[in-house]
Amino acid sequence: MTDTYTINLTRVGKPQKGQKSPSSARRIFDRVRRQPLTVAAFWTIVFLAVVAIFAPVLAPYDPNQSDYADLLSGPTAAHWLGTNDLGQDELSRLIFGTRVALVVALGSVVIAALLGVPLGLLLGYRGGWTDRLGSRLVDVAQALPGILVALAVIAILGRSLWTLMLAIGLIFTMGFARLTRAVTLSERHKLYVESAYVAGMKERVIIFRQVLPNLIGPIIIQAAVFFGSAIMIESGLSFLGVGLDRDTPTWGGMLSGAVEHQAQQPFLVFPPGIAIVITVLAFNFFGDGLNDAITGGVRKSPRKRLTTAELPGMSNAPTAASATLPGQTYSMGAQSADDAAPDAASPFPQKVKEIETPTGATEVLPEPVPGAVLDVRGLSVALERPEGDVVPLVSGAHLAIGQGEIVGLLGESGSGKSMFAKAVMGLLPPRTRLSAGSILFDGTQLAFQSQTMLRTVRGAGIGVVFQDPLSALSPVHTVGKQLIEPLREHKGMSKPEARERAVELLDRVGVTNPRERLDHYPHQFSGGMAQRVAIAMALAADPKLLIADEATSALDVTTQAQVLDLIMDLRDEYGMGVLMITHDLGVVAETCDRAAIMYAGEIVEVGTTTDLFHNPRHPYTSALLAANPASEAQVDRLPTISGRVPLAGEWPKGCHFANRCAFATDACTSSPVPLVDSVRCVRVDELTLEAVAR
Ligand SMILES: Nc1ncnc2c1ncn2[C@@H]1O[C@H](COP(=O)(O)OP(=O)(O)OP(=O)(O)O)[C@@H](O)[C@H]1O
Repeated sequence: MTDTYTINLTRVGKPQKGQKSPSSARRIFDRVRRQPLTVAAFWTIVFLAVVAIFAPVLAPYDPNQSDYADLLSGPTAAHWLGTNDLGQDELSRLIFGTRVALVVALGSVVIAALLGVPLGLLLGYRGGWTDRLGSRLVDVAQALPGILVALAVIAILGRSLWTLMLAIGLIFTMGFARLTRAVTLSERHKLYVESAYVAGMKERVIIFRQVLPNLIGPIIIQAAVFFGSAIMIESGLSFLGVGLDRDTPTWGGMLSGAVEHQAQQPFLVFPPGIAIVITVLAFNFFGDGLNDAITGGVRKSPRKRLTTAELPGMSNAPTAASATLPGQTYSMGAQSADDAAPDAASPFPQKVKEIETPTGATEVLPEPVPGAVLDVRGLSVALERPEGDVVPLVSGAHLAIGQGEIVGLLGESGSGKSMFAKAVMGLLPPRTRLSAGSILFDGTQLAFQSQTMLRTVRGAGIGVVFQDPLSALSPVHTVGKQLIEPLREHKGMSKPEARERAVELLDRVGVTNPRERLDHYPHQFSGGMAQRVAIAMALAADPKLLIADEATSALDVTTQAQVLDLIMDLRDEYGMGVLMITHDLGVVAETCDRAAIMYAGEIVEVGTTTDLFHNPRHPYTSALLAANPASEAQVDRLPTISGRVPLAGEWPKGCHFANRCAFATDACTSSPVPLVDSVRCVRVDELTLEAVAR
């Protein structure tokens, strides 16, 4: 269909999220009020609606009543807008025509939205081949001339109000589908969708209850624009004589009659012509104004982290690395393990004791850890590049977390920490996949399982807290709704029970006035409070494992310390294992029992926090500690680690850290280095590495 309509998606993308929140609605209302054209358009639409509703009262005559003594008259005292060739009152027909125009436009836009929005949601959310195939079909349908589609529908189904609405609705369906798909594509990358995924919500629930409410803004704007276009198309079809029959007063029909008798009564073209122009302009101006008002708002960005609080053995500054690291971004892979792992379809069989990692190191697999909440062995993640080559992002990582244990995963940006966590959660982004490994969660194998199975396990046993709580919570739902839904889904609680439990959870995480706060939206919480809410959500499932992914990086020092304290308290109370992903040595020092140091896709050292801080064995661990400005070592100039983490696909053949390591020899670069006795360094026994931070 050739009719194309554009809305500024990039600008619409963010602010429409606040649509339902009272303050955002107020902001939008204030902006609309400052646009005189939009206000005028709004009142015109209100006027048209009033005319349509009260047509029988307002019209001076029955629109089909003929006065054969007064044919084709111009404006007179009896007929203010004259009469047509049958002596029918033009004003009355114009008034009733308003009703037909609005009803047909409303019906067709509703039909188009009902068909197009779910289609766009499905394509945008599913992605992959569903999207590719579906989008091509949508493009083909959109390329068909709309008026021909409408004529074909009318020819097949006959002329009636419903047929007309369906015919026009089909023209706009693909417009809605394209818009919804585009916005969904960007929405599905948001953390609140990922949080819902981890909370184990069903795809249908996420699409319609989480994603859809965030699309309401652009859909309303699009509907307003389509409304005007629908009126124009309806008038066009009636003008051509293929719309409604002549007994039904329509503006297009009036225009058609007026053109026929233009020579006798030229005035007749003006009333329907002006009505069409004014109505179409009103809807277009209103849609544009609404778009501008909504897109004028900017969502609050996550707060910049300040410095770390005073931590054991450290002063109050953050690590050099963490101070400059960007916030993490996530995207959600819609692929299931079935389509994600074509060449490595299962975890290691029990009898396998040794593996070859993607980097070529022959590695002895650690024995499964009995009673561990999470036991990851030989986990590898690969990226399939568009050019067709496959590069490893994580290579042969082993990590176990016991009940009630907090284990840090520490490393510079790009080292693979998030990929590791996403692989555990089964949420790898598109084009990345688990290529090898075993992920035992509470004794259940998660590697290479279907998304359905993963959803059940995740929702019931794994909680996740992300860096930016305001992105991790849906902006259009109250926190109560977001807490209550997983409780009902996973715990089978009734609504009142779930509400009570939600109050308890908010109370437990330190949200004051929890009962009232249930009805508040995320933006009404401060960063620290929102993170507490996110923790409460993670706790809703009574998780055995909590993944805290940079959970305190966006918070100020005091709040950071409070949230860390809360996590530690909850660990004690719930006995859950915690995977604490961080750049921050201070966070590890304060909270973690053990930590794994990650570098360029590999875990290079694992140990107790005390051992790592006091007796680092890998040169990278040592260098990280030395580069920590919070270290107590009195130096004039802070040592830095020169160079940068090699990008995926550019890892050196031997030790990944060799080109930045002060101790590297030929032995380090000649062949891949396996993890032996918890350290990945060929010279570990020779080197006596000093702990810089104590
Ligand atoms: N969606 C993605 N698609 C492809 N490659 C990715 C994607 N996300 C990350 N990578 C790559 O995977 C590697 C590991 O990234 P990852 O995000 O896991 O690092 P990280 O240690 O968590 O870093 P940060 O602390 O900055 O989040 C990097 O080389 C990165 O470029």
